[in-house]
Amino acid sequence: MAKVLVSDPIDQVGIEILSQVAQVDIKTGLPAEELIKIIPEYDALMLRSGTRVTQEIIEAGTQLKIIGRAGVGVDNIDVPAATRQGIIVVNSPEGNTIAAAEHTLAMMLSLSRYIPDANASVKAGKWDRKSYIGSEVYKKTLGVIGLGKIGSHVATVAKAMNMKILAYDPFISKERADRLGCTLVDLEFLFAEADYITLHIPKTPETTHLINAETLAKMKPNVRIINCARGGIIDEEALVEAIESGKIAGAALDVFEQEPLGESRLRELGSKVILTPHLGASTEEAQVNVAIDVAEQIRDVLLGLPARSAVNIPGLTPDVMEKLRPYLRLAETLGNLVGQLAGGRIERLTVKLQGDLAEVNSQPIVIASIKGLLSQALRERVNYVNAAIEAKERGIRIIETKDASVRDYSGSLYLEAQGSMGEHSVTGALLSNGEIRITDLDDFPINVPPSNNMLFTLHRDMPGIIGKIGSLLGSFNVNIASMQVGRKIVRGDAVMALSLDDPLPEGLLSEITKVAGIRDAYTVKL
Ligand SMILES: NC(=O)c1ccc[n+]([C@@H]2O[C@H](COP(=O)([O-])OP(=O)(O)OC[C@H]3O[C@@H](n4cnc5c(N)ncnc54)[C@H](O)[C@@H]3O)[C@@H](O)[C@H]2O)c1
Ligand SMILES: O=C(O)CC[C@@H](O)C(=O)O
Repeated sequence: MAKVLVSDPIDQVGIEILSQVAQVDIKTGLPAEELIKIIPEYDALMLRSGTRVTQEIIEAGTQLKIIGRAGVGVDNIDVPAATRQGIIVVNSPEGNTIAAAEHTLAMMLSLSRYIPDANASVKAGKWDRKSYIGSEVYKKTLGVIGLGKIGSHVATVAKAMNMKILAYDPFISKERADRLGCTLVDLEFLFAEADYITLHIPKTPETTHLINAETLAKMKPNVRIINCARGGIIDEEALVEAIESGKIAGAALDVFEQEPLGESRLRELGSKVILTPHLGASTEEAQVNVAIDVAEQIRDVLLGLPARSAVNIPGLTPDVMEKLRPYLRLAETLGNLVGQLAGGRIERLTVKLQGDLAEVNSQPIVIASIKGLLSQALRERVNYVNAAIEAKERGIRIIETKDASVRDYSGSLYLEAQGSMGEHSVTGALLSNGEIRITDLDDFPINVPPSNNMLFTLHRDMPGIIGKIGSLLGSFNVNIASMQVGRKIVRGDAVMALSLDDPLPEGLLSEITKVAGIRDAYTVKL
C-alpha cells in the first residue's frame, strides 16, 4: 500500500480521502533532519505553509511521486528540484481565496478603527473613547497590487463599500479590470494616490521588497498598507521606520519575512500596526476546501490518474485525460521509435498533430512524445513532469505543428527527429479498437503494429531481397511475426518493417546491411 506523510495540520476530511488508498502518517512540526530521514519511505507528502520542502528533502524522497500543498503558495517547496526529480507538485488554487480576501478586508477595517487595541483596552478594564478615533474607508482610494483571485474579491467587496479602486497588475487586461470596476494604473500612480494599499501578488524576485524605503517615500502620509500575500514583499525594516517617523499611517500584516515572527520592532508600534500569525487561510471552510482539493489529487495520482491543479505539469481533467490516454500511448511509442532511429544525441524533435488530432490540447501529446524520445536514455527517470525540462537541459529543440487537413486516418501523429544517426520520421495512428499502427516511416507508407523487437530496412525494391533477409533471420533462429514493405515507386527505394519474436542476435544487423540492395538497417526495441 502507498504511504502518505502529512507534515502540517490538515483537516480530517483530507486524511479520510487519503486513507482510501494509502497508509497515512501524520507527523507535524518535524525538524528538517528528521524529515530527510523518514521521507524515503513515502510516496506522497501533504503539507501547508509550515513545512519547508528543500532540495535536500526532495532528493531524499526517492519514492515520492507527488507533493500536495493544501493552499495556494508553493514558495515553501523547491518546485524546480521536484520537477527535475519527476515529482508532481499540486496545490489548491482557489480553496482559500475567500478566506484570504475576507481576512484582508477585516485587516483593513480593523486598522482603520483600531479594533484590536480598543478591544484590548476594554478587556483591561478601561473605557477610553478618545484614543480610538478612526477613519472611514467610504470614498477612500484602495490600491490593489495583484488583481488575481484574492485581489479581485477584495476589490469587488471594497467597491461595494464605495471605495475607489486602483489596481496594478501587468498581467491583467483592461477589460477584466473594467469588469471589476477597477482602474488599471502604474505603480507610481497607485503609490501616490492610494489611502490603502493591499498586496495580492506572489513572492518572486521581482516582487521581493517591492515595498521598500524608496517606494514608501512615494506614498501619502495617511496610507495604510495591508499584506496578506507573502512575507518579504515588504522590507520590514523600512516599514517600521516609515511608521515610526510618521511617513505612513500604519500597516496590517499576516505574513512576515521570517515565520514564525521572531523578535521584531513591528511588535512595538502599538495601534498603528496589526499582526496576525499567517491566518489568511484559517477558516473552517477554507481548510475543508483545500484539504479535499489536495487530498483528492494525491489519491488520484497514487491511482495513476492525472492531477487537476499540478503546478509543474499541464492539468488535465479526468475526462479529457481519458480521451487523450490512447494518444499519449501512441505519442510515447512513436517518440521511442523515432528516438532510436535518429540515434543517441537528439538535436531536434518535430511533433505534428494531424487530422482530428490537430483539434486536441497538444501539450500533453508533445510531452508524451518527448518522454518516449528520452526513454531509451533515461528509462524510468523520465516522466510527464520532467520530460520537457530534461529535453531543454539536453538542448533538444522541440517544434510543434498542426495540420488538420491530413485525412489518412481520423487523427495521426507525425514525429521527426534529427539526431547523431541522421534525420528520421515516423507517423502513427490509432485503429478504432485503440490499437496503434505505424503508418509511415521516413515518408514510406507502411502499416505495422509496434512490437517489442523490430527491424527496419531501407533497400532497393528488387526481386529476392525480402527472401534473403528472411533466410538470414531464419539462419540465426529469429522468428518473424509480421512483415510489411512500403514503397513509393516500383523498383525504386523501399522500406521493410519486420516484427520479430526474438531480439536480433549480436552481429546480425551488420550481416543484414551487407545484403546486396540494402542501404540501411535499424533494429528497435519498443
Ligand atoms: N495569507 C494567507 O494565508 C494566504 C492565503 C492564500 C493566498 N495567499 C497569497 O496571496 C497571494 C495572491 O494569491 P491569489 O490566489 O490571488 O493568486 P493569483 O495567482 O490568483 O493572483 C496573483 C496576481 O498577481 C499578479 N502578479 C504577478 N506578479 C506581479 C507583479 N510583479 N506585479 C503585480 N502583479 C503581479 C498576477 O498577474 C495575478 O493576477 C499569493 O502570494 C498567495 O500565496 C496568502
Ligand atoms: O497553510 C496556510 O494556512 C497558509 C496558506 C496560504 O499562505 C496559501 O498560500 O494558500
